Amino acid sequence: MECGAIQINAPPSLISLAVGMPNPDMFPFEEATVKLRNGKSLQISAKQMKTGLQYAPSPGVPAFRKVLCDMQKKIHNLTYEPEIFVTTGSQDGLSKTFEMCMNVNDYVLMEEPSYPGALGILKPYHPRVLALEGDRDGIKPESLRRALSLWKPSDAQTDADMPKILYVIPNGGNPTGTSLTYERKQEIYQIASDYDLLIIEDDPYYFLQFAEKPSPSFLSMDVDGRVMRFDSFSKVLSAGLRVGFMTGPKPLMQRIEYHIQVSLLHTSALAQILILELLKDIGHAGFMDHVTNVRNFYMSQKEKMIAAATKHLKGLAEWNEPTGGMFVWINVPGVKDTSKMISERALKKEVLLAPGNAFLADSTRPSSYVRASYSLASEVELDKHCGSAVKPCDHRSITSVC
Ligand SMILES: Cc1ncc(COP(=O)(O)O)c(CNc2cc3ccccc3n(O)c2=O)c1O
Repeated sequence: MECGAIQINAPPSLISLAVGMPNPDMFPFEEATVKLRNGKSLQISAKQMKTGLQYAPSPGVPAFRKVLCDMQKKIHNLTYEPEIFVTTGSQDGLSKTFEMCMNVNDYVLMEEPSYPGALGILKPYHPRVLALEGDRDGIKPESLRRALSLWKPSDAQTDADMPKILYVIPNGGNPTGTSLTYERKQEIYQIASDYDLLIIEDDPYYFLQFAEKPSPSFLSMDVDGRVMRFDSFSKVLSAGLRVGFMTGPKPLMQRIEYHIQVSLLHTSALAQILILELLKDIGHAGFMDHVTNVRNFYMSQKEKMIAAATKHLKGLAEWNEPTGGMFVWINVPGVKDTSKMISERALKKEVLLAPGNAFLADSTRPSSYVRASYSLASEVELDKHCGSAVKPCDHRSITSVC
């Protein structure tokens, strides 16, 4: 089937009396012109506006899915036509996928610390989280092997009570800022294949990898149909448009489609049309140029953040230099619970950080870490505030801060 081609066998002359769609001629919005930062303008024609304002197929606006399909094939070197659904941010696709896979008390393999948005989806299932260790190069494959050593690979072919899901943020990890090396991805993929795991590749920071050459994705190496990949336009085009897309094996995607049909019907068609018109206007090369500019911006922000941390926090705190994304994960040794330090000190100094316990599977546990995001602050603000949240208020030792 042609990439993204949607099988509609109806003749164009068909008059449908079947669907409960409103008449778009009654909508007050007719056309739109959107001014772009590059000085050009995007024209949303009356025809496109009607499409954007009308109900759309649950998997997404067909023309948009076609563009996403071509993009995915180019970026991830796919030799097949991937099944792609548009989602309302990658958060939407993640929640539907976890809801599809999880039973109460299921095991979940994931790095700890991890993204609170994923931990929040899992919470109602009371998951048995097998927390995986990571370092600046991401999850350690030996940690995954150790977690799975309670079972034999052959157990996966029985209905043994064992892990089915591996949740991974491969690039610019949230909150760690670390990225999996290609070698580790290959090793982890092989372990997932041995134990028949589904890999949930949550990759909203794919375009924010600081390495010269992006590391190939799990999707690009998937020969078993065991990768569900979640992409997002939130970090490169708009977070508020709420447009992401998921790529995965047809049998699983079919169930996700049912879920979309009975939950939100489809992601905003107008948001899809806006991004579609932009991608048609700038083309794939233009989009890649744009995401390179975005990546360079965050890399420059990272450098300012690390310079400020080195200047103010050396000896007081520890961190890995991020290899992607927009976060740095800072350990404040001797401070048992940073949530108190943040609420009692940082706020007084007008700086807000995310407490480390928010990124733990059990957030009631204290953490000596904080997550700092360097996406919004200027160089002056980073320098001004970097130390104020962590430095002791007077000559007392750091441990007396909280
Ligand atoms: C690993 C990972 N996976 C998925 C998502 C969701 O992306 P989307 O649905 O495509 O926009 C994210 C977004 N992360 C955050 C979002 C956010 C929004 C408001 C306020 C704070 C937020 N903080 O702190 C976040 O980390 C993420 O980091």
